[in-house]
Order: sequence, then structure tokens, then C-alpha cells
Amino acid sequence: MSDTIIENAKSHLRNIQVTVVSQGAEAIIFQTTQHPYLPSSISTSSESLKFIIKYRPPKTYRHRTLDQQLTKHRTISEARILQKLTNIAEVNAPSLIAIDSRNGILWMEHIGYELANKDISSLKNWLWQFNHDESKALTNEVQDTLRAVGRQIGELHKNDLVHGDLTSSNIILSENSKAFLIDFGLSSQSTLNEDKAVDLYVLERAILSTHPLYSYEYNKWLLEGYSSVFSGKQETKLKEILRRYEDVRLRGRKRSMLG
Ligand SMILES: Nc1ncnc2c1ncn2[C@@H]1O[C@H](COP(=O)(O)OP(=O)(O)OP(=O)(O)O)[C@@H](O)[C@H]1O
Repeated sequence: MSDTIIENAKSHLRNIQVTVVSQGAEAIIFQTTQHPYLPSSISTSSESLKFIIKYRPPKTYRHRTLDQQLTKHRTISEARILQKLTNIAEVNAPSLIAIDSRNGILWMEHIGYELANKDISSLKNWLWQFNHDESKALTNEVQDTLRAVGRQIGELHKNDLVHGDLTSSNIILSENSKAFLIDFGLSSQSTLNEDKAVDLYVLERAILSTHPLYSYEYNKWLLEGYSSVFSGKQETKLKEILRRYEDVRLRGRKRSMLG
């Protein structure tokens, strides 16, 4: 990763101490123990209290003005969704701490913990630990966790929000096995069954590609959790979403057959 990008980010962050956590397609993720509103002398010494800074660097391949507008728009849009989610008790997402939309910066709560191999506790990495051992891959704990993840997605959709990039890397487990959704950069408000079905399909594909041996069970448990949060009148809505999900899967299968 270019040092210039990191220096650029630091210049907007008043040179606070940050560590790079990841560089994705869209943003660089930093971790820090410094809270944005407190003086730097009061950085949290406790390892357990960390913050995430998501920085969308300028994209030099885009026209400068267009790039600035896009970055600002995406940063604000992600912040809005995070803010909205703080009012939906049933959906777990990082709390928004601060936003500097002009510079493409979001501060948020740090979620998750380090697994034994030092990877972050995303659903993908967590399930990976069991990939070569059926006795660990199909336990009640895995089943309960996947149902909990499914419930989170169900609650998100019940509130007419769609994630837009629902991979197993964008689901993080906390130490007490609570599932959190992250990366709302492509999220939107939507009442369309199609959008919800696509979220489910994207997750199904992610599970299939990283955990092929157990993907049937894993997706079954995710869908059981998902379905369980729709009750009474909402069951009709659930049926429509699941019907659309079957259509999306069929389209996906046809596409892969045709190459
Ligand atoms: N709140 C958070 N707490 C802990 N880790 C986080 C948090 N937000 C992001 N991360 C880490 O940073 C990674 C990338 O974050 P995010 O998906 O938001 O950025 P992105 O640029 O959209 O990445 P990608 O293009 O890979 O989807 C996550 O997979 C996760 O490991």
C-alpha cells in the first residue's frame, strides 16, 4: 500500500497513532486507541477499547471533482445507515462516532476480537477454523451462531434496509458470539423483495465459495434464523422474499451454465 495514501490519511487525522487493519477496494481501515473528541493525551490504554477509522482515499483514476462528490456521498450514506441502525435495537452494527465527509473519514466502534491464528473474528474466518474437521464444523455452536446471523439479516430486511455487499467477511462475531453487520457503504433503504433476495444470494455464494463442504447446512441454518424473525402478517412478506430468492438463484445458475 502506498505510503502517500497513509500519510494523506494521517494529515486529516491530526497525526494520531493508527495501525492499518485492511485495505479494501473502497477504503483503508485503520485502528486506533484515540477517541476523536478527547485530547490525544487521553488515548485509551486498554487494548479492549479500540476505534476503527474508515478512510476512503482519493481515487486518482476518477475526475477530481466527481471523485470528491462520490467520496462525500458514500461516506455520508454509510454514516446515515449506521446512525439509523443505532435506533433499531434488533440489528447489531458498529456505533458511529464521528464523520468527516469531505475527507472521506468515518470513525466507528471497533467490533470483534482476534482468533487463535490472529485473524479478525469475521464469520468467514471463524468458520474457516473448522473447515477441516467435521466434528467442529457442524456443532450446535456453529448452528446457533449461523441462526443468530440469519436473524440479524432478517431484522435488517424487516426494517426495509438492504446491505448491498453481504459477504461473510462483512459479518463480525463478538467475543460473546453476537453477530454484527459491518460495511454499509453500498447499503440502502429498499422495500423491494429483489434487493433482499440478492443480499441472501450474495451471502449464499460467499458461503459456498469459502466453505463448500458445509455450505448446504450453513445456508439452511442462516435461512432458518432469517425466517424466524418474520411472524404473523410478515410471513406473507417472507414468502415473497424467499420466492424471489429462488428466482435469483435460478438466474445465477443459468448464468454460470452459460459461462
Ligand atoms: N467496525 C469494525 N470493527 C472491526 N473491524 C472492522 C470494522 N470495520 C471494518 N473492519 C475490518 O476492515 C475490513 C474492511 O472493511 P470494509 O468492508 O468496511 O471496507 P471496504 O473497503 O468496503 O472493504 P472491501 O472492499 O474488502 O469490502 C473488514 O473486513 C474488517 O476486517
